[in-house]
Amino acid sequence: MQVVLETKNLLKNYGSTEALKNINIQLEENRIYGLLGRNGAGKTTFLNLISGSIFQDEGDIQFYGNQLKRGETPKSLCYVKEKNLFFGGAKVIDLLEYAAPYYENWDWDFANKLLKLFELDPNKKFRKLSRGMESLVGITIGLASRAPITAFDEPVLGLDPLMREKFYNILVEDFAEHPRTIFMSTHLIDEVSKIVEKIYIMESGSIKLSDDMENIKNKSYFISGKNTEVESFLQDKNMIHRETHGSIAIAAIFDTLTIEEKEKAAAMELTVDNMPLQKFFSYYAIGGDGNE
Ligand SMILES: Nc1ncnc2c1ncn2[C@@H]1O[C@H](COP(=O)(O)OP(=O)(O)OP(=O)(O)O)[C@@H](O)[C@H]1O
Repeated sequence: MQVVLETKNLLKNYGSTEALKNINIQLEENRIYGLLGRNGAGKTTFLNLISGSIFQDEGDIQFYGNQLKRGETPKSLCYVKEKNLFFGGAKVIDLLEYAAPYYENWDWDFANKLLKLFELDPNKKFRKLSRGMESLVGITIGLASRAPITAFDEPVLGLDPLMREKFYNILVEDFAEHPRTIFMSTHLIDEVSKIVEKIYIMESGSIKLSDDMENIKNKSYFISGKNTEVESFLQDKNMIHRETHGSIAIAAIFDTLTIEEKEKAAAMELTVDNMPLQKFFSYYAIGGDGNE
């Protein structure tokens, strides 16, 4: 598989804030990636760097093996920012007309179809749009660009569940017909788990985990039962969360469980359940109570 984007030891400071510490990421062609992390983890900084919007203090960014130089905008990338404050007075259609010439594969038929599907009035002023509608304009540009690499920063911000579902469905359908690399920052791991093949989890400016979604699904378990039994069963397992309720314990693990181990758990009267991915993300990246 061809590597379309690679970063090597990327480092960015804002004064004394170490926004990115040593980021090594490799994106291959025609795959969909998720970038997860809590607020302030460094996701937007990373996306701003690869799009040439800001410049790194150290490290390299390469598109198709060619180094991105200072001040250069990568031609193969469409970057949809979380918020665009510069175009308040422009109409929706003006924004599309402004964006279109930048992208070789831009598809106007598809762009117009998306406006209809997302119920966006092309003549409405950007400043008069709701937060969700702003996101939909960004999504329309990102999808209609058909850029070889499309990076979305929190694309579904402000969208209701139905619109989010619509976006994911359209993305998957269009990706099947026009494969390309999609890189999407999000907080909603459960929602994207069906479409994203690989995820990166960022924490405090570093990549804490990079793994295929399938592996994560296959390694995320809840083990519950008698406190002493849970403790003995989990001795050599990677436990990421634990709660006790009287004599009962519930532990969350991120580790493989063989068939024999699952049988052993059953013999010890322990219950093994798959863990919802949002819980995994909360426990693994946040160390919280899974409510994010
Ligand atoms: N222009 C800036 N000046 C100073 N500090 C900044 C600037 N931009 C970001 N930071 C800091 O860099 C760190 C990373 O911020 P960044 O916006 O990249 O995080 P994020 O993961 O995108 O967060 P969120 O999910 O809230 O959008 C934070 O500590 C933030 O306060």
